[in-house]
Amino acid sequence: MNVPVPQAPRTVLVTGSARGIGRATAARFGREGARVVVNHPPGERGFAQETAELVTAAGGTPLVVEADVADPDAVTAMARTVHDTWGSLDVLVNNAGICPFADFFDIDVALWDRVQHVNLRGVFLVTQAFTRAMVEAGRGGRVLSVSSISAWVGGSQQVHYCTTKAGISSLMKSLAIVLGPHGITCNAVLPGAIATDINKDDWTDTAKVDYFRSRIPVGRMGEPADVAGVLWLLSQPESAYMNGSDVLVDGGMFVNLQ
Ligand SMILES: NC(=O)C1=CN([C@@H]2O[C@H](COP(=O)(O)OP(=O)(O)OC[C@H]3O[C@@H](n4cnc5c(N)ncnc54)[C@H](OP(=O)(O)O)[C@@H]3O)[C@@H](O)[C@H]2O)C=CC1
Ligand SMILES: C[C@H](O)[C@@H]1OC(=O)[C@H](O)[C@@H]1O
Repeated sequence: MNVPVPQAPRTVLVTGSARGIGRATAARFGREGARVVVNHPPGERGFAQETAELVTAAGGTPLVVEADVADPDAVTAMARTVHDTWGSLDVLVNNAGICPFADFFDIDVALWDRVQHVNLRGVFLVTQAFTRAMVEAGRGGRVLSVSSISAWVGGSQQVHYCTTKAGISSLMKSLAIVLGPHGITCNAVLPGAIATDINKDDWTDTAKVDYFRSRIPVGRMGEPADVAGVLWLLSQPESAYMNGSDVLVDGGMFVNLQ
């Protein structure tokens, strides 16, 4: 089936877009005049409002919607709000995620479950809630989920986190099969070391930061815009034949063994 070229303005949802990569991605889609749903968890409206202002300044139209992606009822309510306001999505960016660094033996069930529910169940819930309407609309579209280099490697304090990132990549491969016939492609983006709040505490370890930087051939840590740009590229009509792919965005960190 020929994937229809989305007609502007496109409608885009970026989960977890109050800060970091999600904020940069929301602003990047704003630059093309998109209608951008700025999602934030309960209690973060200030940061989300700042993102909305960036989307507007870039030329887009924001809609701020509070929802904990791990909460099925909140996700259902967010879908209702978005569909009532703008109809079905053209692009879904599953970005929301947490990485509370913890030693393996310090990870209790509550922490394991929270990381699984936000990072992996959240992608499942949001994708199911929004692609149902995308299929019915018949316009095709994009599902782009932010996995991680951590899907391919481990982390001594990321035992709970890495498994969710590998799960996201796997989820996109199965959904590529389910949704491909409807012109909706599903791909995972795998950032490396990107300077955001998720790393703020961890990167106080200057030796770790120096090690990371030494592994990155382009000689710098990543910025949120480095990921936002790739997410925008993967949303374009020219990416229509990418389906079920893992797209590494790490400056060469993963391949640099020696
Ligand atoms: N930075 C990096 O080095 C890398 C990041 N990633 C992934 O990129 C994605 C974005 O992370 P990044 O921008 O770095 O981190 P940030 O912590 O800066 O941003 C994450 C955003 O997700 C939001 N969020 C957290 N939990 C929920 C939830 N339950 N429901 C809705 N939103 C939520 C946060 O909200 P709040 O403002 O309330 O905290 C925050 O705005 C994550 O999936 C992460 O795993 C992958 C590889 C590398
Ligand atoms: C949070 C980590 O520092 C960051 O995020 C990832 O997914 C990679 O594991 C990076 O180390």
